[in-house]
Amino acid sequence: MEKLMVKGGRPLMGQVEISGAKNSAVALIPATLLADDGLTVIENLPAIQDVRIYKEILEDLGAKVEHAGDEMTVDASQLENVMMPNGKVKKLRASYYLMGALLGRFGEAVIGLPGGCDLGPRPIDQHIKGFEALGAHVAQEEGAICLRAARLRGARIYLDVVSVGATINIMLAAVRAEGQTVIENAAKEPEIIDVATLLSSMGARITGAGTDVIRIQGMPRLSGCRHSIIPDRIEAGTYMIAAAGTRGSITLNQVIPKHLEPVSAKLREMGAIIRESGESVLVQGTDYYRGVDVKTLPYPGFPTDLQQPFTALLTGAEGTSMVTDNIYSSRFRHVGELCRMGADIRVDGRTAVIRGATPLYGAEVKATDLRAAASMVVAGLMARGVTEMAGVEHIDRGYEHLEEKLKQLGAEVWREHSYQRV
Ligand SMILES: CC(=O)N[C@H]1[C@@H](OP(=O)(O)OP(=O)(O)OC[C@H]2O[C@@H](n3ccc(=O)[nH]c3=O)[C@H](O)[C@@H]2O)O[C@H](CO)[C@@H](O)[C@@H]1O
Ligand SMILES: C=C(OP(=O)(O)O)C(=O)O
Repeated sequence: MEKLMVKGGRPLMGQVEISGAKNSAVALIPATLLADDGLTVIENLPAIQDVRIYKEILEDLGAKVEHAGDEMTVDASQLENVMMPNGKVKKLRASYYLMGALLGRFGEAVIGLPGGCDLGPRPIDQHIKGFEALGAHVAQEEGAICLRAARLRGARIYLDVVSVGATINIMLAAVRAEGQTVIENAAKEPEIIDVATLLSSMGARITGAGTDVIRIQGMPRLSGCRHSIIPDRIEAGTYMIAAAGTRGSITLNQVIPKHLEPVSAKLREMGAIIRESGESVLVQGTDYYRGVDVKTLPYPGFPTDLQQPFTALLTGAEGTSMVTDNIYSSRFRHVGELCRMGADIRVDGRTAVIRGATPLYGAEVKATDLRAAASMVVAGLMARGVTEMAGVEHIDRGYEHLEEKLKQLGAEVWREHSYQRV
């Protein structure tokens, strides 16, 4: 078993380059399947497991893929509509985008229900509602979603819940539907704009991405293009939180400061110093933090994906902090592990109540999802002693070169393999 070891107590200092966004990458890669001709080149791809799995899925579908460094080139001209009820699609959440992309390209698809972080119920009813409105017949058979449409026709679709995945998935199918599709109550995350930008470069006509009404004019054909992925605001936010937690001072490069505002605002409210300049953000920790309340909301609210690392940071703040996750009902599996490290946190429904400041100390912990792992890394960096974290594979799904980046900032982190007796 592999473990991530974190020796805490050192302030993070220096500069860190932020990678391309995971949640954009895993939507842009399946979007390349919509190009009937030409090559689609995606730049600034993060080196993460979700991207590697997606590359394999594309190859299984008959696309020609070259992946070198942070660039992927996809030739989807010879694509085949392979059924994927099981296997790799179960390894990541974003495999649900194959439904929209293949429905758009072929008018039919069979895709297994997605995997991804276990955060409580994660239904896809809004995706299905959207596909049905576009004219698809959708059935669930033995854990797979079967979609078929004789013709896809543009429609007006009102999302009952603001969903990143449903908004993007409907866009993917709608770019190949006849006529206009209007998505109302659409999600506004920057990753949605990124996908709309790629699709527009491929020849689609999309307006309103980034607002809650998106209009898509379907096109009979789309072609390859070149696109560079936006910076990962969640990776950036994690380093900001870690810098504040260790009372360090770091500059994040290659970021869009506007995307980081929800976390910058909360860090400032606690007492940290944040300075923005062009594509960089400086985060400077201070000696005293006051507790704050955090409520996760769809963008531009505080992102649920930073709730877990932020909870770790709040153990170092004076007074009582309340962290409410309005997106996922049970995204608190990190809390028990933080308590092992000395935190005083009680979970009451959707809210974690954190009493601080409590000193943290290194312990053996286990991550059960990606951002739970990030919260334990933050806690480990803040703690006295060595933290041994199992569940490293979760980190690898979403953080490019985490140890290298942290080491460059002066942290002591390394991996260890232990062999279990049988
Ligand atoms: C690959 C990817 O981009 N993952 C992100 C995406 O996940 P994902 O796309 O799965 O999240 P959604 O935005 O769809 O989910 C938001 C909320 O809507 C609910 N819902 C969603 C769809 C649906 O059909 N029915 C429904 O009820 C979900 O259970 C959740 O409570 O956005 C989440 C919210 O910002 C992030 O935490 C994930 O990192
Ligand atoms: C929840 C997340 O990922 P996914 O939706 O891919 O499981 C995340 O990135 O925090």
